[in-house]
Amino acid sequence: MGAPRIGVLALQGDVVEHVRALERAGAETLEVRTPDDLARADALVVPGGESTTVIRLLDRFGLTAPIRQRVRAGMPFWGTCMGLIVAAHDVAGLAQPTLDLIDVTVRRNAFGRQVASAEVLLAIPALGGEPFPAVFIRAPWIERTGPQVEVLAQRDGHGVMVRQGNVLGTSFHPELTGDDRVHRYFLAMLARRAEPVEASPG
Ligand SMILES: NC(=O)CC[C@H](N)C(=O)O
Repeated sequence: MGAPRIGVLALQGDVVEHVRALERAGAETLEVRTPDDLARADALVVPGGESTTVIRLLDRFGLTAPIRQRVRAGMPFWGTCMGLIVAAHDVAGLAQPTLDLIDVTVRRNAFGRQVASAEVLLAIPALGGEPFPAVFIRAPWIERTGPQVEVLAQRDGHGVMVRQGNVLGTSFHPELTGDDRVHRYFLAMLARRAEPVEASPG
């Protein structure tokens, strides 16, 4: 079996930064624009960007159904900021369509608009003792989590890093710092998948 190849959705957003961080963390990468690209990927990262635009593009490029299918069958998925919004069950106060891959409700631009973007030192016990320099850019927070969802980090009392089995979401942008610990955490999720995984309900 060759090294796993991490697909990075490359329709819009900060794609290159994720590709670089994943490669620094030792992964092979692949830019995903078509269902054929997706078929060659062992995992998918959806970067930061603009969620309303990307949801429309996913439909236009025929990626909505195949992504849902692969992720529901266990393919590791990680959404950062816009990627988390796209993966959420729903968006608070908006009738915005989503892929519904993780049982959370997100609130868009919850920490304030562009001027309120910030770098915050976050405690993320799953990554070890050292705080993580988290970059928030018009970031969502997590307003509701379902019973299967694990909250891995919070900011101001709101979830900003969550995981449900094979699906990881961060409100912030680990690809914009030199700290690759979240990328490594995601790669470890893949490594563990080589073992038999428990069937997920639903
Ligand atoms: N940095 C980001 O990805 C911003 C997300 C953007 N505010 C959205 O709602 O889509």
